[in-house]
Amino acid sequence: MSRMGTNNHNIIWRTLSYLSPYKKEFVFAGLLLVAATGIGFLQPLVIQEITDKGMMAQDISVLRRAVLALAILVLLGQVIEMAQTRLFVNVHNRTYSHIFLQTFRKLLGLKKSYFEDRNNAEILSCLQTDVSQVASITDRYTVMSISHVFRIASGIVGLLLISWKLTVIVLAMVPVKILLVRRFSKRQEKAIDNMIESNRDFSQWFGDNLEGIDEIKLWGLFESRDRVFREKLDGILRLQKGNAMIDAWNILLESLLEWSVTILLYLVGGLLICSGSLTIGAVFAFVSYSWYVTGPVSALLNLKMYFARILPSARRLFKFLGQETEQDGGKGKVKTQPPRLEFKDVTFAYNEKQPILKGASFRVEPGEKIAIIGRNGSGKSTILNLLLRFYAPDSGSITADGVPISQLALNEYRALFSVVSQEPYLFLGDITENVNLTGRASQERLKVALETSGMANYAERMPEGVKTQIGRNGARLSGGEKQKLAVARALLKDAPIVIFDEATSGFDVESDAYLHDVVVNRMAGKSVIMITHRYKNLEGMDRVYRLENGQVAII
Ligand SMILES: Nc1ncnc2c1ncn2[C@@H]1O[C@H](COP(=O)(O)OP(=O)(O)OP(=O)(O)O)[C@@H](O)[C@H]1O
Repeated sequence: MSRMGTNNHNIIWRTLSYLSPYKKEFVFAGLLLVAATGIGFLQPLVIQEITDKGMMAQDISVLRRAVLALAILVLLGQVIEMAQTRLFVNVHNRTYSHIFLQTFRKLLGLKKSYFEDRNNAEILSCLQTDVSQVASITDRYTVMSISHVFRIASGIVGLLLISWKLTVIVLAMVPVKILLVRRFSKRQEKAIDNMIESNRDFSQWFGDNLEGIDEIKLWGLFESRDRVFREKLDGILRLQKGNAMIDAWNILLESLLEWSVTILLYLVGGLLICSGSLTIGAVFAFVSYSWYVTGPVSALLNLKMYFARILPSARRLFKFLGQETEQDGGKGKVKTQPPRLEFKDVTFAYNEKQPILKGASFRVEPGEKIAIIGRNGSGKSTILNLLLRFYAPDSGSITADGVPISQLALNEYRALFSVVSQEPYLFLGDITENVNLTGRASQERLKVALETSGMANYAERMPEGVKTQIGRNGARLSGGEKQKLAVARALLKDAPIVIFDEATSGFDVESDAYLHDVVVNRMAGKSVIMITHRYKNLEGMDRVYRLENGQVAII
């Protein structure tokens, strides 16, 4: 078997493994199935009874009894149908939420680098498509295809009971259908693969436009964006059409095949009636049984088509689930809070061609306040990325109280830091919700944080004070207000190490001086790492480091 084939089988097995928690449900579904198959088996026999012994023999009492039996069978069949639908909707919903939760948890644990190449629209669109495609294996259609085996078996028994000659005609369709499915499923898998890739590309492009909506307006990019939109959409629609046509051809040929069988049956059946070998009722019952075989055989073989539709999404989803997550190295704990931090001979490059740190060494003693300065692009934020374990150094060591930080439990380690970045992310909601992120801080502490950061003064002037909705990523706040809010957030967290990464670049002169005073004089016992381009902010720092040519020097 080819490697591709083996891979596909692995993916199908892995997809099917999502069904394993529902053994009880499947046993119940199996019982319903047996009942439905029994009913299905009896119906043509009852119709044969109505036709031959009721209508043809003009026996009213047989007719009445048989019609009543048929009505009961139909009713029972519908009740079973309803029970099956309920069962499968439940199984489908549980599988869907299981896969989506698994994906969401994975997403939150992924490395920062994963998010650098993708935007939100693209991530959401891909995950939604893939999760719903993979969860569709629990659709009634797929699972019930198994029932077709029963139906086919009961159908064949019924056929053989009436005429083996006609049975051969019915079964002759199977190899033809196998050939058709083999041809179409390969094409369909390729078409779906192209389609999900185009959709991914489209979502990425679409999301990028929304992120850059101000630039589109300011630079008058409507026309060019409009043109690209039409091109991309045309491409997607073309692929959708191609895919729909593959489906349509499959259905058309399948229907032609089934009708050919039925027409042949009428012809040969008619001849057998004329020769007196079969009754009219028997031929009608035979035609009904033949539908038990032809339809389900098609449905069963179409499973290959069905998996061809799921495969590209399943492949992408499993690749996503296999992405590297952040390393949570261990259970180590720091001895002191704040711990002594030390970079020793650290080298690091985002890519091999451009080393950023080349043997950087520096330390932050517990309770010390240090500043790091350096030109744009010299690697200051990179140092923080390494310290916060968003990236790992290529060589050298970063330790907290002498323990390599990679050996500390990640959540506990990050809990040591309050970080205020230059462009903090603000969640949808009001000011309070954005400062009290965990929702667990008391009102008094919240008030102090808002006042100390200077945010309280600004919030007072807003329409609903601290309950004012700030919009998407703080769109209704000024740059300085956003940063103040982020400072309040960090103060409320009250972590032993506070990091300011050009955190006050948007502050006016008075606010900056005020916050600097808070940092220098009112953060006793806390370690502070400040990255700044403002020389005024270096006053009162215990030590100032300059980052140059990938190395750190004290100045
Ligand atoms: N995720 C990344 N992938 C690849 N290269 C990166 C990445 N982040 C930063 N860089 C590159 O690394 C270098 C250092 O970036 P860094 O953000 O650490 O500089 P910085 O000193 O903080 O600059 P600034 O003062 O402008 O904020 C830059 O040349 C930048 O292009």
